[in-house]
Amino acid sequence: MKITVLTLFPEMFVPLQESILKRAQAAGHLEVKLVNFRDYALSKHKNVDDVPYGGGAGMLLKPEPIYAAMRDLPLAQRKRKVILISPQGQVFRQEKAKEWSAEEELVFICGHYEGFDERIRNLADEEASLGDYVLTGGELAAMVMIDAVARLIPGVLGEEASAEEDSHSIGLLEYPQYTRPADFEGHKVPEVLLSGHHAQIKRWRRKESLRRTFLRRPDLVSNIFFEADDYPLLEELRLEHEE
Ligand SMILES: NC(=O)c1ccc(NCc2cccc(O)c2)nc1
Repeated sequence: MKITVLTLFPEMFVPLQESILKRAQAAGHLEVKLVNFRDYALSKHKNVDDVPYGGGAGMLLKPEPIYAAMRDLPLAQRKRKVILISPQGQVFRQEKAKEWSAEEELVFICGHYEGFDERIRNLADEEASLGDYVLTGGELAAMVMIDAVARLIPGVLGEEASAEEDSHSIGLLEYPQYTRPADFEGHKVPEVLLSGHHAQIKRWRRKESLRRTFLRRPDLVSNIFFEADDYPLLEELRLEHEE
Protein backbone atom coordinates (compact mmCIF):
# COMPACT_ATOMS: atom_id res chain seq x y z
CA MET A 1 0.00 0.00 0.00
CA LYS A 2 1.12 3.55 -0.75
CA ILE A 3 0.25 6.24 1.79
CA THR A 4 0.78 9.90 0.93
CA VAL A 5 0.37 12.58 3.57
CA LEU A 6 -0.13 16.25 2.72
CA THR A 7 1.04 18.20 5.76
CA LEU A 8 2.77 21.41 6.87
CA PHE A 9 4.78 19.42 9.43
CA PRO A 10 6.37 16.41 7.69
CA GLU A 11 8.95 16.22 10.48
CA MET A 12 6.18 15.03 12.80
CA PHE A 13 6.06 11.75 10.87
CA VAL A 14 9.77 10.93 11.21
CA PRO A 15 9.32 8.98 14.49
CA LEU A 16 6.66 6.88 12.74
CA GLN A 17 8.97 6.27 9.77
CA GLU A 18 11.79 5.32 12.12
CA SER A 19 9.74 2.90 14.16
CA ILE A 20 6.60 0.97 13.36
CA LEU A 21 6.60 1.82 9.66
CA LYS A 22 10.32 1.16 9.17
CA ARG A 23 10.11 -2.63 8.91
CA ALA A 24 6.88 -2.52 6.90
CA GLN A 25 8.50 -0.12 4.41
CA ALA A 26 11.72 -2.14 4.28
CA ALA A 27 9.69 -5.27 3.58
CA GLY A 28 7.89 -3.45 0.77
CA HIS A 29 4.44 -3.80 2.32
CA LEU A 30 4.06 -0.08 2.67
CA GLU A 31 5.40 3.13 1.18
CA VAL A 32 4.83 6.40 3.04
CA LYS A 33 5.41 9.66 1.16
CA LEU A 34 5.25 13.06 2.86
CA VAL A 35 4.35 16.19 0.90
CA ASN A 36 4.70 19.61 2.48
CA PHE A 37 2.11 21.69 0.70
CA ARG A 38 3.89 24.87 1.82
CA ASP A 39 6.27 24.05 -1.06
CA TYR A 40 3.34 24.72 -3.38
CA ALA A 41 2.43 28.13 -1.98
CA LEU A 42 2.91 30.58 -4.85
CA SER A 43 3.12 33.89 -3.07
CA LYS A 44 6.63 35.02 -2.15
CA HIS A 45 5.61 34.82 1.48
CA LYS A 46 4.61 31.21 0.94
CA ASN A 47 1.15 31.80 2.39
CA VAL A 48 -0.86 28.68 2.97
CA ASP A 49 -3.57 30.27 5.07
CA ASP A 50 -5.65 33.42 5.08
CA VAL A 51 -8.44 35.16 6.96
CA PRO A 52 -12.00 33.89 6.53
CA TYR A 53 -14.42 35.78 4.28
CA GLY A 54 -17.30 37.06 6.34
CA GLY A 55 -14.98 37.68 9.27
CA GLY A 56 -14.45 35.55 12.32
CA ALA A 57 -11.41 34.55 14.33
CA GLY A 58 -8.66 32.26 13.10
CA MET A 59 -7.12 31.44 9.76
CA LEU A 60 -8.18 28.96 7.08
CA LEU A 61 -6.04 26.87 4.77
CA LYS A 62 -6.09 28.32 1.25
CA PRO A 63 -7.14 26.01 -1.59
CA GLU A 64 -4.31 26.75 -4.07
CA PRO A 65 -1.33 25.13 -2.28
CA ILE A 66 -3.29 21.97 -1.52
CA TYR A 67 -4.72 21.74 -5.04
CA ALA A 68 -1.25 22.29 -6.49
CA ALA A 69 0.24 19.60 -4.24
CA MET A 70 -2.51 17.13 -5.15
CA ARG A 71 -2.09 17.82 -8.86
CA ASP A 72 1.63 17.24 -8.56
CA LEU A 73 1.21 13.75 -7.12
CA PRO A 74 2.33 11.10 -9.60
CA LEU A 75 -0.59 9.97 -11.75
CA ALA A 76 -2.58 7.48 -9.75
CA GLN A 77 -1.71 4.18 -11.38
CA ARG A 78 -4.09 2.65 -8.88
CA LYS A 79 -7.30 3.53 -7.12
CA ARG A 80 -6.50 6.40 -4.76
CA LYS A 81 -8.68 7.23 -1.74
CA VAL A 82 -8.28 10.81 -0.56
CA ILE A 83 -9.13 11.41 3.10
CA LEU A 84 -9.51 14.81 4.71
CA ILE A 85 -8.74 14.83 8.42
CA SER A 86 -10.91 17.19 10.44
CA PRO A 87 -13.23 17.29 13.47
CA GLN A 88 -16.10 17.56 10.97
CA GLY A 89 -15.40 14.06 9.62
CA GLN A 90 -16.87 10.64 10.37
CA VAL A 91 -15.40 9.25 13.60
CA PHE A 92 -12.64 6.73 12.78
CA ARG A 93 -13.29 3.18 14.06
CA GLN A 94 -11.78 -0.24 13.58
CA GLU A 95 -14.12 -1.12 10.73
CA LYS A 96 -12.91 1.99 8.85
CA ALA A 97 -9.30 0.90 9.46
CA LYS A 98 -10.19 -2.52 8.06
CA GLU A 99 -11.89 -0.97 5.01
CA TRP A 100 -8.96 1.35 4.26
CA SER A 101 -6.38 -1.46 4.73
CA ALA A 102 -7.73 -3.02 1.54
CA GLU A 103 -7.06 0.11 -0.51
CA GLU A 104 -4.06 0.30 -2.84
CA GLU A 105 -3.36 3.94 -2.11
CA LEU A 106 -4.45 6.37 0.60
CA VAL A 107 -3.85 10.13 0.61
CA PHE A 108 -4.32 11.95 3.92
CA ILE A 109 -4.79 15.74 3.88
CA CYS A 110 -3.87 17.17 7.28
CA GLY A 111 -5.22 20.58 8.11
CA HIS A 112 -4.02 23.12 10.59
CA TYR A 113 -5.34 26.34 12.08
CA GLU A 114 -9.09 26.63 12.30
CA GLY A 115 -9.91 24.68 9.21
CA PHE A 116 -10.02 24.36 5.46
CA ASP A 117 -11.42 26.54 2.71
CA GLU A 118 -14.59 24.62 1.83
CA ARG A 119 -13.42 24.02 -1.77
CA ILE A 120 -10.65 21.76 -0.42
CA ARG A 121 -13.38 19.28 0.47
CA ASN A 122 -13.98 18.71 -3.24
CA LEU A 123 -10.59 16.96 -3.37
CA ALA A 124 -11.55 14.35 -0.79
CA ASP A 125 -13.40 11.05 -1.14
CA GLU A 126 -13.94 10.90 2.62
CA GLU A 127 -13.56 13.06 5.69
CA ALA A 128 -12.45 11.42 8.94
CA SER A 129 -12.14 12.56 12.53
CA LEU A 130 -10.15 10.82 15.25
CA GLY A 131 -12.77 11.79 17.80
CA ASP A 132 -14.73 14.68 19.19
CA TYR A 133 -11.91 16.98 20.23
CA VAL A 134 -9.96 19.73 18.53
CA LEU A 135 -6.20 19.38 17.96
CA THR A 136 -3.71 21.92 16.66
CA GLY A 137 -3.62 19.97 13.42
CA GLY A 138 -4.64 16.76 11.72
CA GLU A 139 -1.16 15.19 11.86
CA LEU A 140 -1.53 13.26 15.12
CA ALA A 141 -4.93 12.02 13.95
CA ALA A 142 -3.41 10.89 10.64
CA MET A 143 -0.59 9.06 12.47
CA VAL A 144 -3.06 7.16 14.59
CA MET A 145 -5.12 6.22 11.54
CA ILE A 146 -2.00 5.17 9.60
CA ASP A 147 -0.92 2.99 12.55
CA ALA A 148 -4.35 1.34 12.78
CA VAL A 149 -4.43 0.70 9.02
CA ALA A 150 -0.79 -0.40 8.62
CA ARG A 151 -1.05 -3.12 11.27
CA LEU A 152 -3.89 -4.71 9.28
CA ILE A 153 -1.90 -4.95 6.05
CA PRO A 154 -0.94 -8.60 5.56
CA GLY A 155 2.72 -9.13 6.44
CA VAL A 156 3.18 -5.86 8.29
CA LEU A 157 2.61 -7.40 11.72
CA GLY A 158 3.86 -10.86 10.91
CA GLU A 159 1.35 -12.63 13.08
CA GLU A 160 -1.84 -11.47 11.28
CA ALA A 161 -3.82 -13.60 13.71
CA SER A 162 -3.51 -11.08 16.53
CA ALA A 163 -4.79 -8.28 14.26
CA GLU A 164 -7.77 -10.44 13.34
CA GLU A 165 -8.60 -11.46 16.91
CA ASP A 166 -8.45 -7.90 18.26
CA SER A 167 -11.43 -7.42 20.53
CA HIS A 168 -12.35 -4.20 18.73
CA SER A 169 -12.46 -6.06 15.47
CA ILE A 170 -15.11 -8.34 17.03
CA GLY A 171 -16.90 -5.54 18.87
CA LEU A 172 -16.24 -6.80 22.40
CA LEU A 173 -13.72 -5.53 24.91
CA GLU A 174 -10.74 -7.82 25.49
CA TYR A 175 -10.91 -10.34 28.33
CA PRO A 176 -8.35 -10.08 31.20
CA GLN A 177 -4.97 -11.40 30.06
CA TYR A 178 -2.15 -12.86 32.15
CA THR A 179 1.41 -14.02 31.65
CA ARG A 180 4.10 -15.35 34.06
CA PRO A 181 4.41 -15.41 37.06
CA ALA A 182 1.31 -17.39 38.08
CA ASP A 183 1.42 -15.67 41.47
CA PHE A 184 2.61 -12.07 41.53
CA GLU A 185 2.73 -10.61 45.06
CA GLY A 186 -0.22 -12.78 45.98
CA HIS A 187 -2.23 -11.80 42.90
CA LYS A 188 -2.88 -15.14 41.26
CA VAL A 189 -3.73 -16.01 37.66
CA PRO A 190 -7.28 -17.47 37.43
CA GLU A 191 -7.04 -21.27 37.79
CA VAL A 192 -8.95 -21.95 34.58
CA LEU A 193 -6.16 -20.37 32.53
CA LEU A 194 -3.63 -22.79 34.01
CA SER A 195 -5.89 -25.80 33.49
CA GLY A 196 -5.12 -26.41 29.82
CA HIS A 197 -8.83 -27.05 29.46
CA HIS A 198 -9.35 -25.18 26.18
CA ALA A 199 -13.14 -25.29 26.10
CA GLN A 200 -13.33 -23.91 29.65
CA ILE A 201 -10.70 -21.25 28.83
CA LYS A 202 -12.66 -20.18 25.75
CA ARG A 203 -15.84 -20.01 27.84
CA TRP A 204 -14.16 -18.02 30.62
CA ARG A 205 -12.70 -15.54 28.08
CA ARG A 206 -16.00 -14.99 26.32
CA LYS A 207 -17.79 -14.50 29.63
CA GLU A 208 -15.16 -12.01 30.87
CA SER A 209 -15.29 -10.10 27.57
CA LEU A 210 -19.07 -9.87 27.89
CA ARG A 211 -18.79 -8.81 31.55
CA ARG A 212 -16.23 -6.12 30.75
CA THR A 213 -18.16 -4.82 27.75
CA PHE A 214 -21.42 -4.58 29.70
CA LEU A 215 -19.73 -2.83 32.60
CA ARG A 216 -17.44 -0.45 30.71
CA ARG A 217 -18.99 0.08 27.31
CA PRO A 218 -22.78 -0.41 27.45
CA ASP A 219 -22.86 1.63 24.23
CA LEU A 220 -21.20 -1.29 22.40
CA VAL A 221 -23.73 -3.89 23.62
CA SER A 222 -26.23 -3.20 20.84
CA ASN A 223 -23.61 -4.21 18.24
CA ILE A 224 -22.79 -7.57 19.87
CA PHE A 225 -23.83 -10.59 17.82
CA PHE A 226 -24.82 -13.07 20.55
CA GLU A 227 -24.17 -16.78 19.91
CA ALA A 228 -26.36 -19.51 21.42
CA ASP A 229 -23.54 -20.35 23.87
CA ASP A 230 -23.67 -16.80 25.22
CA TYR A 231 -27.04 -17.14 26.90
CA PRO A 232 -25.93 -19.23 29.89
CA LEU A 233 -23.01 -16.80 30.32
CA LEU A 234 -25.36 -13.82 30.25
CA GLU A 235 -27.57 -15.50 32.88
CA GLU A 236 -24.54 -16.10 35.12
CA LEU A 237 -23.45 -12.48 34.67
CA ARG A 238 -26.94 -11.21 35.46
CA LEU A 239 -26.96 -13.17 38.72
CA GLU A 240 -23.44 -12.05 39.60
CA HIS A 241 -24.25 -8.41 38.99
CA GLU A 242 -27.83 -8.06 40.05
CA GLU A 243 -28.31 -5.05 42.34
N1 LIG B 1 -10.62 15.18 15.76
C1 LIG B 1 -9.77 15.25 14.72
O1 LIG B 1 -9.57 14.29 13.97
C2 LIG B 1 -9.10 16.58 14.44
C3 LIG B 1 -8.58 16.88 13.18
C4 LIG B 1 -7.95 18.11 12.97
C5 LIG B 1 -7.88 19.01 14.03
N2 LIG B 1 -7.30 20.23 13.89
C6 LIG B 1 -7.06 20.86 12.63
C7 LIG B 1 -8.35 21.22 11.96
C8 LIG B 1 -8.54 20.85 10.64
C9 LIG B 1 -9.75 21.18 10.02
C10 LIG B 1 -10.77 21.82 10.71
C11 LIG B 1 -10.56 22.15 12.05
O2 LIG B 1 -11.55 22.76 12.74
C12 LIG B 1 -9.36 21.85 12.68
N3 LIG B 1 -8.39 18.70 15.23
C13 LIG B 1 -9.00 17.51 15.44
